[in-house]
Amino acid sequence: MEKPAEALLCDAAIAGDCEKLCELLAKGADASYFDSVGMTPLMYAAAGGHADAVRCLLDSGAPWNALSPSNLCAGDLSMENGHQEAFDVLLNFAIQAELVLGTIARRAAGDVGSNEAYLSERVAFGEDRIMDAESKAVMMGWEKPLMEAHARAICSADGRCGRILNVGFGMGLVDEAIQQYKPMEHTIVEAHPDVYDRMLRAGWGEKENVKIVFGKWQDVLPQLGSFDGIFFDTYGEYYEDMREFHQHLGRLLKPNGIYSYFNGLCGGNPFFHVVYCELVVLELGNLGYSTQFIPLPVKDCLPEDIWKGVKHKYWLMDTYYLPVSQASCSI
Ligand SMILES: C[S@@+](CC[C@H](N)C(=O)[O-])C[C@H]1O[C@@H](n2cnc3c(N)ncnc32)[C@H](O)[C@@H]1O
Repeated sequence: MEKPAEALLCDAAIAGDCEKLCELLAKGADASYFDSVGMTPLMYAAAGGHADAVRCLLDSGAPWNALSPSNLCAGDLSMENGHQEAFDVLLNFAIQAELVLGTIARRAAGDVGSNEAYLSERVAFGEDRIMDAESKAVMMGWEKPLMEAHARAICSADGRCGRILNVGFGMGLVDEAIQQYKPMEHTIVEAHPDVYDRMLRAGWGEKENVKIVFGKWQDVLPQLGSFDGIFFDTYGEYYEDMREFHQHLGRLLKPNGIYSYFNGLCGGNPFFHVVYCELVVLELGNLGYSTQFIPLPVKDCLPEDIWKGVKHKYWLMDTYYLPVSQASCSI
Protein backbone atom coordinates (compact mmCIF):
# COMPACT_ATOMS: atom_id res chain seq x y z
CA MET A 1 0.00 0.00 0.00
CA GLU A 2 1.28 3.48 -0.94
CA LYS A 3 2.21 5.64 2.07
CA PRO A 4 0.14 8.80 2.69
CA ALA A 5 1.52 11.92 0.95
CA GLU A 6 2.62 13.51 4.24
CA ALA A 7 4.62 10.44 5.26
CA LEU A 8 6.33 10.59 1.85
CA LEU A 9 6.98 14.27 2.52
CA CYS A 10 8.85 13.33 5.70
CA ASP A 11 10.85 10.70 3.79
CA ALA A 12 11.79 13.26 1.12
CA ALA A 13 12.75 15.80 3.83
CA ILE A 14 14.98 13.25 5.56
CA ALA A 15 16.65 12.44 2.24
CA GLY A 16 16.84 16.13 1.24
CA ASP A 17 15.11 15.20 -2.02
CA CYS A 18 13.86 18.61 -3.22
CA GLU A 19 12.40 17.30 -6.46
CA LYS A 20 10.19 14.85 -4.60
CA LEU A 21 9.28 17.50 -2.01
CA CYS A 22 8.17 19.93 -4.73
CA GLU A 23 6.16 17.23 -6.47
CA LEU A 24 4.35 16.22 -3.26
CA LEU A 25 3.72 19.81 -2.19
CA ALA A 26 2.40 20.71 -5.67
CA LYS A 27 -0.08 17.86 -5.33
CA GLY A 28 -1.32 19.33 -2.04
CA ALA A 29 0.67 17.46 0.66
CA ASP A 30 0.40 19.31 3.96
CA ALA A 31 3.70 21.00 4.90
CA SER A 32 2.52 21.51 8.49
CA TYR A 33 2.03 17.78 9.10
CA PHE A 34 3.27 16.21 12.38
CA ASP A 35 4.17 12.53 12.12
CA SER A 36 3.52 9.88 14.80
CA VAL A 37 6.61 10.95 16.80
CA GLY A 38 5.68 14.63 16.68
CA MET A 39 8.13 15.71 13.99
CA THR A 40 7.40 17.87 10.95
CA PRO A 41 9.05 17.56 7.49
CA LEU A 42 10.79 20.88 8.19
CA MET A 43 12.33 19.50 11.39
CA TYR A 44 13.67 16.50 9.48
CA ALA A 45 15.09 18.68 6.70
CA ALA A 46 16.70 21.02 9.26
CA ALA A 47 18.14 18.17 11.35
CA GLY A 48 19.72 16.73 8.20
CA GLY A 49 21.09 20.11 7.10
CA HIS A 50 19.20 20.10 3.78
CA ALA A 51 19.05 23.86 3.25
CA ASP A 52 17.23 23.72 -0.10
CA ALA A 53 14.59 21.40 1.32
CA VAL A 54 14.20 23.78 4.26
CA ARG A 55 13.66 26.68 1.81
CA CYS A 56 11.16 24.71 -0.21
CA LEU A 57 9.13 23.69 2.86
CA LEU A 58 9.12 27.21 4.32
CA ASP A 59 7.93 28.59 0.97
CA SER A 60 5.08 26.08 1.08
CA GLY A 61 3.85 27.22 4.47
CA ALA A 62 5.71 24.90 6.85
CA PRO A 63 5.58 26.52 10.32
CA TRP A 64 9.12 27.56 11.33
CA ASN A 65 8.15 27.71 15.01
CA ALA A 66 6.45 24.30 15.42
CA LEU A 67 7.83 22.39 18.41
CA SER A 68 8.71 18.70 18.70
CA PRO A 69 7.74 16.75 21.85
CA SER A 70 11.16 17.71 23.27
CA ASN A 71 10.34 21.39 22.70
CA LEU A 72 12.76 21.79 19.83
CA CYS A 73 11.94 23.64 16.64
CA ALA A 74 13.54 23.15 13.22
CA GLY A 75 16.04 25.94 13.99
CA ASP A 76 17.14 24.21 17.22
CA LEU A 77 17.71 20.98 15.30
CA SER A 78 19.82 22.71 12.62
CA MET A 79 21.79 24.46 15.40
CA GLU A 80 22.32 21.28 17.43
CA ASN A 81 23.62 19.43 14.38
CA GLY A 82 25.87 22.26 13.22
CA HIS A 83 24.11 22.92 9.90
CA GLN A 84 24.93 26.58 9.36
CA GLU A 85 23.23 27.07 5.98
CA ALA A 86 19.93 25.51 7.06
CA PHE A 87 20.15 27.52 10.29
CA ASP A 88 20.66 30.79 8.38
CA VAL A 89 17.70 30.08 6.09
CA LEU A 90 15.48 29.41 9.11
CA LEU A 91 16.78 32.43 11.03
CA ASN A 92 16.20 34.86 8.15
CA PHE A 93 12.76 33.47 7.53
CA ALA A 94 11.83 33.65 11.23
CA ILE A 95 13.03 37.25 11.58
CA GLN A 96 11.04 38.34 8.52
CA ALA A 97 7.98 36.46 9.79
CA GLU A 98 8.20 38.10 13.24
CA LEU A 99 8.72 41.54 11.70
CA VAL A 100 5.59 41.13 9.59
CA LEU A 101 3.65 39.56 12.45
CA GLY A 102 4.65 42.40 14.77
CA THR A 103 3.45 44.98 12.28
CA ILE A 104 0.14 43.15 11.85
CA ALA A 105 -0.31 42.74 15.62
CA ARG A 106 0.41 46.43 16.21
CA ARG A 107 -2.12 47.43 13.57
CA ALA A 108 -4.75 45.07 15.02
CA ALA A 109 -4.18 46.06 18.65
CA GLY A 110 -3.83 49.77 17.93
CA ASP A 111 -1.65 49.99 20.99
CA VAL A 112 0.90 47.92 22.91
CA GLY A 113 -0.14 45.40 25.59
CA SER A 114 -0.83 46.23 29.20
CA ASN A 115 0.24 44.64 32.49
CA GLU A 116 -2.53 46.27 34.55
CA ALA A 117 -3.54 42.90 36.09
CA TYR A 118 -0.02 42.33 37.48
CA LEU A 119 0.25 45.91 38.74
CA SER A 120 -3.08 45.74 40.57
CA GLU A 121 -2.42 42.41 42.32
CA ARG A 122 -0.33 41.81 45.43
CA VAL A 123 3.18 40.44 45.09
CA ALA A 124 4.92 38.21 47.65
CA PHE A 125 8.49 38.91 48.74
CA GLY A 126 10.66 35.91 49.56
CA GLU A 127 14.32 35.83 50.56
CA ASP A 128 15.50 35.16 47.02
CA ARG A 129 12.50 36.02 44.88
CA ILE A 130 9.42 38.14 44.26
CA MET A 131 6.35 36.21 43.18
CA ASP A 132 3.19 37.45 41.50
CA ALA A 133 -0.35 36.34 42.36
CA GLU A 134 -0.10 33.44 39.87
CA SER A 135 3.09 31.99 41.41
CA LYS A 136 5.20 33.28 38.54
CA ALA A 137 8.54 34.80 39.46
CA VAL A 138 8.76 38.57 39.00
CA MET A 139 12.46 38.48 39.90
CA MET A 140 14.85 35.88 41.31
CA GLY A 141 18.09 36.12 43.25
CA TRP A 142 20.03 33.90 40.81
CA GLU A 143 20.12 36.87 38.44
CA LYS A 144 22.38 38.84 40.80
CA PRO A 145 25.61 38.29 38.80
CA LEU A 146 23.75 39.27 35.62
CA MET A 147 22.44 42.44 37.23
CA GLU A 148 25.98 43.29 38.40
CA ALA A 149 27.22 42.84 34.83
CA HIS A 150 24.41 45.04 33.47
CA ALA A 151 25.29 47.74 36.02
CA ARG A 152 28.96 47.56 34.98
CA ALA A 153 27.96 47.92 31.32
CA ILE A 154 25.72 50.97 31.73
CA CYS A 155 27.92 52.74 34.29
CA SER A 156 30.97 52.87 32.06
CA ALA A 157 30.00 55.40 29.37
CA ASP A 158 32.96 57.78 28.92
CA GLY A 159 34.72 55.98 31.78
CA ARG A 160 32.55 57.54 34.49
CA CYS A 161 29.15 56.95 36.04
CA GLY A 162 27.03 60.02 35.33
CA ARG A 163 23.25 60.04 35.13
CA ILE A 164 21.75 56.55 35.24
CA LEU A 165 18.17 55.39 34.67
CA ASN A 166 16.83 52.00 35.74
CA VAL A 167 13.31 51.00 34.75
CA GLY A 168 11.92 48.31 37.09
CA PHE A 169 13.26 48.01 40.68
CA GLY A 170 12.24 44.41 41.47
CA MET A 171 14.64 43.19 44.17
CA GLY A 172 16.86 46.22 43.67
CA LEU A 173 19.78 44.03 42.56
CA VAL A 174 20.79 46.14 39.60
CA ASP A 175 20.25 49.32 41.62
CA GLU A 176 22.50 48.08 44.44
CA ALA A 177 25.15 47.31 41.83
CA ILE A 178 24.69 50.73 40.17
CA GLN A 179 25.21 52.42 43.56
CA GLN A 180 28.66 50.79 43.80
CA TYR A 181 29.72 53.02 40.88
CA LYS A 182 28.64 56.17 42.78
CA PRO A 183 26.55 57.65 39.97
CA MET A 184 26.07 61.39 39.85
CA GLU A 185 22.32 60.79 39.66
CA HIS A 186 20.41 57.51 39.79
CA THR A 187 16.76 57.54 38.70
CA ILE A 188 14.58 54.49 39.34
CA VAL A 189 11.15 54.05 37.76
CA GLU A 190 8.86 51.53 39.48
CA ALA A 191 5.15 50.96 38.90
CA HIS A 192 4.08 48.33 41.43
CA PRO A 193 2.78 49.85 44.69
CA ASP A 194 4.09 46.94 46.84
CA VAL A 195 7.56 47.12 45.30
CA TYR A 196 7.55 50.91 45.66
CA ASP A 197 6.50 50.65 49.30
CA ARG A 198 9.25 48.12 49.97
CA MET A 199 11.94 50.24 48.37
CA LEU A 200 10.94 53.19 50.51
CA ARG A 201 11.04 51.03 53.64
CA ALA A 202 14.51 49.86 52.62
CA GLY A 203 15.68 53.48 52.61
CA TRP A 204 16.01 54.06 48.87
CA GLY A 205 14.03 57.30 49.18
CA GLU A 206 16.73 58.79 51.43
CA LYS A 207 19.77 58.11 49.28
CA GLU A 208 21.21 61.43 48.16
CA ASN A 209 21.85 60.58 44.54
CA VAL A 210 18.66 58.53 44.06
CA LYS A 211 15.43 59.83 42.56
CA ILE A 212 12.47 57.42 42.62
CA VAL A 213 9.73 57.95 40.09
CA PHE A 214 6.62 55.97 40.96
CA GLY A 215 4.47 55.02 37.99
CA LYS A 216 4.50 53.14 34.73
CA TRP A 217 7.39 54.15 32.47
CA GLN A 218 4.78 54.74 29.77
CA ASP A 219 3.26 57.50 31.95
CA VAL A 220 6.34 59.04 33.54
CA LEU A 221 8.73 59.27 30.58
CA PRO A 222 7.94 62.95 29.92
CA GLN A 223 9.22 63.78 33.46
CA LEU A 224 12.62 62.21 32.80
CA GLY A 225 15.65 63.93 31.37
CA SER A 226 18.48 62.32 29.46
CA PHE A 227 20.95 59.73 30.73
CA ASP A 228 24.45 58.34 30.31
CA GLY A 229 23.29 54.81 31.08
CA ILE A 230 19.86 53.15 30.89
CA PHE A 231 18.74 49.69 31.97
CA PHE A 232 15.28 48.33 31.15
CA ASP A 233 13.84 45.31 33.00
CA THR A 234 10.10 45.31 33.61
CA TYR A 235 7.68 42.46 34.24
CA GLY A 236 4.43 41.29 32.70
CA GLU A 237 5.10 43.26 29.54
CA TYR A 238 5.63 42.04 25.99
CA TYR A 239 8.29 42.47 23.34
CA GLU A 240 6.04 45.17 21.86
CA ASP A 241 6.30 47.20 25.07
CA MET A 242 10.08 47.07 25.06
CA ARG A 243 10.00 47.98 21.37
CA GLU A 244 7.85 50.98 22.32
CA PHE A 245 10.40 51.96 25.00
CA HIS A 246 13.14 51.85 22.36
CA GLN A 247 11.30 54.48 20.34
CA HIS A 248 12.09 56.94 23.18
CA LEU A 249 15.82 56.20 23.39
CA GLY A 250 16.66 59.07 21.06
CA ARG A 251 15.48 61.51 23.72
CA LEU A 252 16.40 59.52 26.85
CA LEU A 253 19.94 58.43 26.01
CA LYS A 254 22.75 60.97 25.68
CA PRO A 255 24.81 60.70 22.45
CA ASN A 256 27.59 58.63 24.09
CA GLY A 257 25.24 56.84 26.47
CA ILE A 258 24.92 53.08 26.90
CA TYR A 259 21.64 51.19 26.86
CA SER A 260 21.03 47.64 28.07
CA TYR A 261 17.98 45.49 28.84
CA PHE A 262 17.29 42.20 30.57
CA ASN A 263 17.64 39.78 27.71
CA GLY A 264 15.12 37.17 28.78
CA LEU A 265 13.31 37.17 25.44
CA CYS A 266 12.14 33.59 24.72
CA GLY A 267 14.47 32.32 27.45
CA GLY A 268 13.03 28.82 27.19
CA ASN A 269 14.14 28.02 23.65
CA PRO A 270 17.60 28.61 22.12
CA PHE A 271 16.46 29.25 18.54
CA PHE A 272 13.54 31.52 19.44
CA HIS A 273 16.00 33.40 21.67
CA VAL A 274 18.42 33.94 18.77
CA VAL A 275 15.53 35.13 16.59
CA TYR A 276 14.56 37.74 19.19
CA CYS A 277 18.16 38.80 19.84
CA GLU A 278 18.53 39.45 16.10
CA LEU A 279 15.16 41.18 15.91
CA VAL A 280 16.20 43.65 18.61
CA VAL A 281 19.57 44.23 16.89
CA LEU A 282 17.69 44.98 13.68
CA GLU A 283 15.09 47.24 15.25
CA LEU A 284 17.61 49.11 17.42
CA GLY A 285 19.80 49.37 14.31
CA ASN A 286 16.93 51.08 12.48
CA LEU A 287 16.82 53.59 15.34
CA GLY A 288 20.55 54.28 14.97
CA TYR A 289 21.94 52.00 17.72
CA SER A 290 24.48 49.28 17.35
CA THR A 291 24.20 46.32 19.74
CA GLN A 292 26.76 43.82 20.94
CA PHE A 293 26.12 40.80 23.15
CA ILE A 294 28.46 39.76 25.95
CA PRO A 295 28.09 36.00 26.60
CA LEU A 296 27.90 35.13 30.29
CA PRO A 297 27.78 31.52 31.52
CA VAL A 298 24.82 31.01 33.88
CA LYS A 299 24.72 27.24 34.32
CA ASP A 300 26.25 27.47 37.79
CA CYS A 301 23.65 30.06 38.87
CA LEU A 302 20.85 27.59 38.17
CA PRO A 303 20.91 24.57 40.50
CA GLU A 304 18.23 21.87 39.94
CA ASP A 305 15.89 23.10 42.67
CA ILE A 306 15.97 26.78 41.73
CA TRP A 307 12.53 26.66 40.08
CA LYS A 308 10.82 24.92 43.02
CA GLY A 309 7.47 26.63 43.55
CA VAL A 310 7.81 28.74 40.39
CA LYS A 311 5.10 28.23 37.81
CA HIS A 312 7.04 29.30 34.75
CA LYS A 313 10.74 28.57 34.21
CA TYR A 314 11.63 31.71 32.33
CA TRP A 315 15.27 30.84 31.64
CA LEU A 316 16.54 27.43 30.49
CA MET A 317 19.82 28.10 28.73
CA ASP A 318 23.45 27.86 29.84
CA THR A 319 24.58 31.20 28.41
CA TYR A 320 23.08 34.65 28.92
CA TYR A 321 23.74 37.23 26.21
CA LEU A 322 24.05 40.64 27.81
CA PRO A 323 23.15 43.35 25.30
CA VAL A 324 25.10 46.60 25.12
CA SER A 325 23.75 49.25 22.75
CA GLN A 326 25.22 52.60 21.76
CA ALA A 327 24.46 55.15 19.09
CA SER A 328 26.13 53.81 15.94
CA CYS A 329 27.96 57.06 15.25
CA SER A 330 29.50 57.14 18.76
CA ILE A 331 31.24 53.75 18.34
C1 LIG B 1 12.13 41.81 36.81
S1 LIG B 1 11.80 43.05 37.93
C2 LIG B 1 13.25 44.05 37.86
C3 LIG B 1 14.39 43.43 38.57
C4 LIG B 1 15.56 44.37 38.76
N1 LIG B 1 16.30 44.54 37.53
C5 LIG B 1 16.51 43.88 39.84
O1 LIG B 1 17.73 43.97 39.65
O2 LIG B 1 16.04 43.40 40.88
C6 LIG B 1 10.64 44.04 37.08
C7 LIG B 1 10.14 45.24 37.84
O3 LIG B 1 9.49 46.10 36.90
C8 LIG B 1 8.32 46.63 37.49
N2 LIG B 1 7.43 47.05 36.40
C9 LIG B 1 6.58 46.27 35.68
N3 LIG B 1 5.96 47.00 34.73
C10 LIG B 1 6.43 48.26 34.85
C11 LIG B 1 6.17 49.46 34.14
N4 LIG B 1 5.33 49.50 33.11
N5 LIG B 1 6.82 50.58 34.52
C12 LIG B 1 7.71 50.55 35.56
N6 LIG B 1 7.98 49.43 36.27
C13 LIG B 1 7.36 48.31 35.92
C14 LIG B 1 7.82 45.48 38.33
O4 LIG B 1 6.92 45.88 39.31
C15 LIG B 1 9.10 44.90 38.90
O5 LIG B 1 9.45 45.52 40.11
